Amino acid sequence: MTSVFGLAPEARGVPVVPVVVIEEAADAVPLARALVAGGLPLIEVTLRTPAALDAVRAVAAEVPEAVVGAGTVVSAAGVAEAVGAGARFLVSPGWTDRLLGAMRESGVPFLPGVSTASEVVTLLERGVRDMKFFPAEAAGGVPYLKSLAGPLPQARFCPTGGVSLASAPAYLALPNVGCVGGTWMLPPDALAARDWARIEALARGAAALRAPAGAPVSLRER
Ligand SMILES: O=C(O)C(=O)C[C@H](O)[C@H](O)COP(=O)(O)O
Repeated sequence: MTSVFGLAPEARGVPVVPVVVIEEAADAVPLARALVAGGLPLIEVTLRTPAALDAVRAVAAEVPEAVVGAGTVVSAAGVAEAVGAGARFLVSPGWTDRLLGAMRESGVPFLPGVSTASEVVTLLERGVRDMKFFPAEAAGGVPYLKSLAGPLPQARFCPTGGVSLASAPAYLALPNVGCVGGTWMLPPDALAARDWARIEALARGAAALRAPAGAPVSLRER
């Protein structure tokens, strides 16, 4: 099965997935270029705004160095729209069997969101090992993931939700963490001011975080 954490020769390991909420599709390309220049080629554009699909399309077409994916994918229709726009991976805050089926059929790597041990066990039962842990800080943070690593070492997580530059290293040091996701390198005021230089600098700080203790995030080419 294609996996976000699956190793492949062409894969690019990164410790951090920036989570983008974009209001203006025209900002997507300069924003993606700033993130790539700062060392964050994986970019998750959340399907929360009317501009999101156009943003995915623009980055897919104009920023070949970026690997653009879609976040906040909560329906089968969202899966189809995201992949149609060029999303190369899919992330959801939670999952259902219907959504999981659509993500599987999409042919691109995906991270369904979980926040409890039972959800992890259920996904493992479905043959899925790579998951987003959401909302990471609110759902128990590092101690919770550390506790899951004992009984469920086969599950691999991308903790997202409330993660910061300060808290990311503790997550990345866990054996069951392959990356962290977050918005801290995209402050709303920097986005509003189109301050791409500041975003690039913040991305550079995120990219400099130590590689995860678990296998790094990587993406098979489609
Ligand atoms: O809905 C989704 O699919 C998401 O990806 C939600 C995001 O993970 C969080 O919104 C991250 O936001 P921060 O807490 O600011 O880091």
